[in-house]
Amino acid sequence: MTVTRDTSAPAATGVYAGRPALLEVDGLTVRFRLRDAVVHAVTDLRLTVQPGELLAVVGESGCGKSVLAHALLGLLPGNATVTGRALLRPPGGEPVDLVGATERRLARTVRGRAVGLVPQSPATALTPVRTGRDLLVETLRAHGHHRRDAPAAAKRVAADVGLLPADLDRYPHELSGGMAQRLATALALAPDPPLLLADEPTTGLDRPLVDHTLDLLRRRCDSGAAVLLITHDLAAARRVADTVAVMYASRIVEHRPTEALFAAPAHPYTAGLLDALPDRAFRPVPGHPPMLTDLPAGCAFAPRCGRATDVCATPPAVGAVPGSGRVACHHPLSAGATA
Ligand SMILES: Nc1ncnc2c1ncn2[C@@H]1O[C@H](COP(=O)(O)OP(=O)(O)OP(=O)(O)O)[C@@H](O)[C@H]1O
Ligand code: NI
Repeated sequence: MTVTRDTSAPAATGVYAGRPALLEVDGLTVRFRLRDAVVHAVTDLRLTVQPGELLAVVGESGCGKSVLAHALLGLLPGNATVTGRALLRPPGGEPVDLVGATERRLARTVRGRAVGLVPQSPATALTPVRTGRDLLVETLRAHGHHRRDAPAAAKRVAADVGLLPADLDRYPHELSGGMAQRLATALALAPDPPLLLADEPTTGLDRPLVDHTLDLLRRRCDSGAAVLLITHDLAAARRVADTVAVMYASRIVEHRPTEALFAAPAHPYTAGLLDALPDRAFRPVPGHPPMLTDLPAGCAFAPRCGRATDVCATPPAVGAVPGSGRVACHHPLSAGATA
């Protein structure tokens, strides 16, 4: 298909057109210094999230999804270098560049307030010496709930994620993986953050609870909040996301409205991910992703790509898919075609 050079807003078209973005990420890049190598974890990332939008970030293990979330919250370890910009416009508050902000500002106004995080491994993130109820009540009180109302509010938030009142009396080590996951989601949702980063929030849940959690996130968006949902589950993304960003080897390679992406993927990697679904060809993407310490100069997917030619040894520009988002590929698929 014809792809034109695009420097305008990404997939946010249609209902989102013209509204100021809640989050505007531009050129976000994360490098980790190791003793004898540099990990290219996130590269030149651009995306926007509008109020009310559910953006799913998908891609194979190790492509940089969690590092992206941690970079936005200033949670990366000391060997990380973060560059670029991530402008957050919290409703009723001052805009803040999450990359340039001081630790004090992030701690006081961003983490847990303007931006909630459901961490990928909740069991290790939960304070071991407090029951679920203590943790929830403390979180609610820290965010303005009165001592008298907090216990009832804690029960409500717990019920929202499918926890029983009795579950709240357990300590984190007494919770199953799925229960810890739901408690972490309840803790992130309790302060009602305008933006939620949910990193694999359905891990360890059985199918009905997966759908319950996804629908809960969807409803948050329908009432005006925004969610960045990190998932390897494409069916989940399809069920609830407005837009999908596909990451490959630290970059977003395709960013489109959900319907359009599932109907007609533009990047051969996206087409490969869709072909791997059990209800499609059930054929895994051949080969393995490259080492992030040793990325090729051109398209990182080229060694696994059936459409690659000599030109793929040079980096592909990000182009507009007519009417529906962006793709970074020298040989994007035509609308409706499969790989
Ligand atoms: N502190 C660190 N030091 C060095 N490399 C790191 C560090 N943290 C993460 N990485 C590397 O950054 C890359 C991206 O990791 P990330 O956790 O974001 O992957 P992911 O897409 O979330 O994968 P998964 O689906 O398995 O959770 C990986 O190669 C990982 O090894
Ligand atoms: Ni991760």
